[in-house]
Amino acid sequence: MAPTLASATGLAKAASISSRAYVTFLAGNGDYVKGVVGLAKGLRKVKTAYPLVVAVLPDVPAEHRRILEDQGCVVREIEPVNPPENQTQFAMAYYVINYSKLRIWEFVEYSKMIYLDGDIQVFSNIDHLFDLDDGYFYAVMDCFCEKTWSNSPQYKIGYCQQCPEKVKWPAEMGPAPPLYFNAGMFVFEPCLSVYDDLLTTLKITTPTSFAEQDYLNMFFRDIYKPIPPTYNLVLAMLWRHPENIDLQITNVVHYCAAGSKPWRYTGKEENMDREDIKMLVKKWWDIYNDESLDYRNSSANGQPFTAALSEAGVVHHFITASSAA
Ligand SMILES: O=c1ccn([C@@H]2O[C@H](COP(=O)(O)OP(=O)(O)O)[C@@H](O)[C@H]2O)c(=O)[nH]1
Ligand SMILES: OC[C@H]1O[C@H](O[C@@H]2[C@@H](O)[C@H](O)[C@@H](O)[C@H](O)[C@@H]2O)[C@H](O)[C@@H](O)[C@H]1O
Ligand SMILES: [Mn+2]
Repeated sequence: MAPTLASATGLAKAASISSRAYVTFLAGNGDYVKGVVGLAKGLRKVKTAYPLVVAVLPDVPAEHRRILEDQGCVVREIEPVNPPENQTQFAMAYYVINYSKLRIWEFVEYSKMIYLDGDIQVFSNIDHLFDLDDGYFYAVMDCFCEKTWSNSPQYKIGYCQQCPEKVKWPAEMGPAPPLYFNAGMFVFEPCLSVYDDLLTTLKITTPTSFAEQDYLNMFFRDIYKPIPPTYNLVLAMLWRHPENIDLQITNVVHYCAAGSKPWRYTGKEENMDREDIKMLVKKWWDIYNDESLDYRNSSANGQPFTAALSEAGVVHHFITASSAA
């Protein structure tokens, strides 16, 4: 029977809705896979309508890929992206692998994606961010006060964009730096021409301390739109700029402060004995250990991240890599 107009409209709408997904990045055979499992379960807990794609480097073992597929993730292998030969001292030596994140611009079967680091947890539904206007790059502003920034001119003069009035940017140093985002979470549109431009421009760009984060800030500077810190709580904000943070309305937590990765947490590093940090680490573990959130137990009976989308009677199924095989 030919679909009625309503169901055809529903199909079109569901089709456009279905070309949205969350995406994260996994490298190596270490314990970051726990971060991604936690993220997958957290997204399921908040009942997102969209799947989680995991871009994995070739060094991610088959066992870890199976664990992620068993959690309903769509696992996509990507090739590494290396910056040009350089003498750069990255803020963290391992940051060099983070350039591989750039491969996600190639995922053009999706019209809009939200990238989340594997050390992020989503504690309330943020699907509405997919409805932000196209044509911009949305992310949360970072903070320059941690010693990871000690080589930067901002840090040396005590300037931070989170409190630009506290230590003003001196006129003799030229214009204040443009707004700078944390690249652990952003809303973007995959696009092959942008992807080609990203990789071509990278070849002639000297790497700097924060690797792909610096590069993305330079590349998307003209279309970057800040979104509130409730969408990516960079943990250092809790002790650096508590006046800018309200944990009660925080949707997304980014465990990027030194010693804060929940799956490695010991509480021994600076600031890690704070009550709010202990609470946030416990919240992460509560989700990670909650078997009712496992894909195999999810009430969505086989839907990786969503109860079937029923739109005008249209039920839209997301095909995971395993079921597509
Ligand atoms: O060994 C690693 C290091 C990093 N990552 C991925 O790269 C992201 C960025 O690294 P990280 O979050 O450690 O940087 P931070 O936000 O702490 O600066 C991680 O969240 C992971 O998704 C990974 O999978 N394996
Ligand atoms: O490869 C560079 C990384 O740079 C960023 O992490 C930093 C940044 O947030 C600093 O402001 C903090 O001081 C620091 O702790 C933290 O590690 C991104 O979170 C990560 O995804 C990735 O892009
Ligand atoms: Mn991170």
